[in-house]
Amino acid sequence: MTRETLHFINGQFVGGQSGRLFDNRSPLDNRLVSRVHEAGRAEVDAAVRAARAALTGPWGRMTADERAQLLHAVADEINRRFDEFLQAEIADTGKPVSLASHIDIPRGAANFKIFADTIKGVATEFFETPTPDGKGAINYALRVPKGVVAAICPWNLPLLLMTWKVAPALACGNTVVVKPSEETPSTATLLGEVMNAVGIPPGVYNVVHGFGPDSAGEFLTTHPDVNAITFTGETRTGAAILKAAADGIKSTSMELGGKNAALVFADCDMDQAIETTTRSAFANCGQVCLGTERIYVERPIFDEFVRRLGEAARSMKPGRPDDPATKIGPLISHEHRRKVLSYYEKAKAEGATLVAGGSVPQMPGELAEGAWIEPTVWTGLPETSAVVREEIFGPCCHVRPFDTEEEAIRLANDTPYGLAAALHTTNLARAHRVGAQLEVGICWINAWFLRDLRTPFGGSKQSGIGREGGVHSLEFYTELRNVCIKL
Ligand SMILES: NC(=O)C1=CN([C@@H]2O[C@H](COP(=O)(O)OP(=O)(O)OC[C@H]3O[C@@H](n4cnc5c(N)ncnc54)[C@H](O)[C@@H]3O)[C@@H](O)[C@H]2O)C=CC1
Ligand SMILES: O=C(O)/C=C/C=C(\O)C(=O)O
Repeated sequence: MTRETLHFINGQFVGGQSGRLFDNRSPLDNRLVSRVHEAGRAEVDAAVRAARAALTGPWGRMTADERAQLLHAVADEINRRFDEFLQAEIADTGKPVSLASHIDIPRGAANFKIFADTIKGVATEFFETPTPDGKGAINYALRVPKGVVAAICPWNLPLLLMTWKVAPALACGNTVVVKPSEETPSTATLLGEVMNAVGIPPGVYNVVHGFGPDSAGEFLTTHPDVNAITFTGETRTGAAILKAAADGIKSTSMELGGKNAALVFADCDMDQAIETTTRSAFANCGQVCLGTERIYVERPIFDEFVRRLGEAARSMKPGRPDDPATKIGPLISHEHRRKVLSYYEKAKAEGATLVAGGSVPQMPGELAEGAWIEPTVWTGLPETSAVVREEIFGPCCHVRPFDTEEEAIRLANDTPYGLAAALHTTNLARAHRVGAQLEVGICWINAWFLRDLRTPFGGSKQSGIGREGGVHSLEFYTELRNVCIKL
């Protein structure tokens, strides 16, 4: 029998009043994973009401230490049910076990631990204030939760990016309503079971399923009783949500798209640069907002770099998630593959030199129905090409030579986006000098996706507003309330 994916509202798994369901299909072979209940205004309203009520229930009376203990229990329970989370994530996304078991699920648990620990160590500001009578006053600032937080989540790293929002929101004492991507509803729903098992009070964590416009996403972001919205996804969607938030004067945190550059200098460790760039361009089938889609290589090593990156791309074997030989999974959906392939067509039409890939691989048996695509490397396109300027979000990159450091910096910064960059050089002075001039939220030197969860994370320019991570998340998920006591 086909499984149904339900909403999780006020501690209970419930269907929708509208009776509308949509298909959740595996991108591996297009088989039906589950039928998902779509939330209308009534379910979103019920979820927001439950979240609002929970703020003044047992959850609202807990100390930060008590909340932290519960969040540690959530992390432990995710780890105990690791395989269920892994299978749910793989069913929705088709990503290789090697990837999901090293990144997606462990980070899902780690996100709860880091924010549980962060919240316990937060100091508050305090001022002694002179007054005319000489007795003075003291001022101190309390950090209070913002209230009901709406978390609008993407499909590329579903558990990882959802818990990156939920964990700090809960650590700070808020309640949440999560809207997972319509492509990946499973792990957010499974997390509801974990919340109940460890004793998170009903209404603190809620999940509603559906789409964006005229569906759960829009109903949630326009809901008058939502206090804050955290979003990860495409820049255009971020703009639509910002407009909705403006009407309700809601605070927002926006983690948006990127068109990230890698700069490879002739003095780099070539083996390391190839290994790292292969990951940054092709990991998760290129569906990482931090991924590299533009590579600039210093001219003396350009030919060797292109040849070796092409070999690496061709060696990325697609296949079943549990096959240890599998190096790359499918794209998230056929619709997304149509988008990525339209860029493959544009590159061809504009006369790019195809170094590797460029089309759809032949897959055996039922895998032929999946959203597979070849990792692709191009050279020879002008910087004005849509392929070089727009976020593709697929396993592809364009490589171009440069001659001077200044030119490399100019090329890297010539984009409306500003999320991440990677520099490859063994010259420490150059790494500092160039790294400081790149207009991005995060710059890796001889690395990529090396994450310390205490550091500020977010984008500049059209890649986002705000920073999350460690104490920076607390800035978004709490409000400062000043108390002034006349002595
Ligand atoms: N992390 C990132 O930077 C990501 C970027 N993308 C980019 O976005 C493109 C489109 O993928 P989508 O999943 O459609 O991304 P999206 O940005 O449209 O959707 C992300 C989330 O926002 C919701 N949403 C969409 N429109 C909304 C609205 N008006 N109000 C409230 N919620 C809304 C969606 O249902 C989903 O949960 C991809 O091809 C890729 O280029 C997609 C996912 C993640
Ligand atoms: O928080 C992280 O470590 C990863 C973030 C990745 C994204 O935000 C993304 O791919 O959208």
